[in-house]
Amino acid sequence: MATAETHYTLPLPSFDQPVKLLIVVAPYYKDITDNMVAGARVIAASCGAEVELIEVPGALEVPTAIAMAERQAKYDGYVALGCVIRGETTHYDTVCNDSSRAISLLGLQGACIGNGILTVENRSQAEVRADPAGQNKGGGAAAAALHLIALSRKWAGQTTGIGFRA
Ligand SMILES: Nc1c(NC[C@H](O)[C@H](O)[C@H](O)CO)[nH]c(=O)[nH]c1=O
Ligand SMILES: CC(=O)[C@@H](O)COP(=O)(O)O
Repeated sequence: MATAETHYTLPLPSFDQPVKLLIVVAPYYKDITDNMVAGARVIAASCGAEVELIEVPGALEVPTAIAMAERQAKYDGYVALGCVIRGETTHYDTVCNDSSRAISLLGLQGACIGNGILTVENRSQAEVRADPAGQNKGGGAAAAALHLIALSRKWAGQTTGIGFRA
């Protein structure tokens, strides 16, 4: 049985320049992803980040939407949210592996992305991970994006305020 505690222990970064986050969510299981969006919004707000949200059909479309948004050069970072629950065929593996691989590749190309796409065996596993009062994976994905934005600015010579040791 999964425990409800979250695993995010890094102090959230603070910013002295505005931050604009885009949440890209695949509401394939909308009740699950709504909880993750809520968790992500709380974390974003705690760092003073402005948030926009777009929806795509499924997890496979999330990285494509992020790549399209990155070409707009409007956002500092992205929160990828979704829920993939194993079905009867191997399609689960394709959806999980291809969405996560594409997101990782976008990150290696410089996009600041927190990946909150759940890949689970059943709905109850998803529920505890999506719950903001549980494992809060949506909040964790937002925190990850914010940390990468802060790191990017730190190394680009912009100050980010406290939250990072020299
Ligand atoms: N089975 C799940 C999917 N499948 C749909 C794909 O993500 C994609 O939208 C489709 O193959 C068309 O390209 N998506 C989820 O987000 N979650 C699932 O459990
Ligand atoms: C996890 C999925 O990809 C979802 O579409 C379930 O598909 P299936 O039951 O056909 O494996």
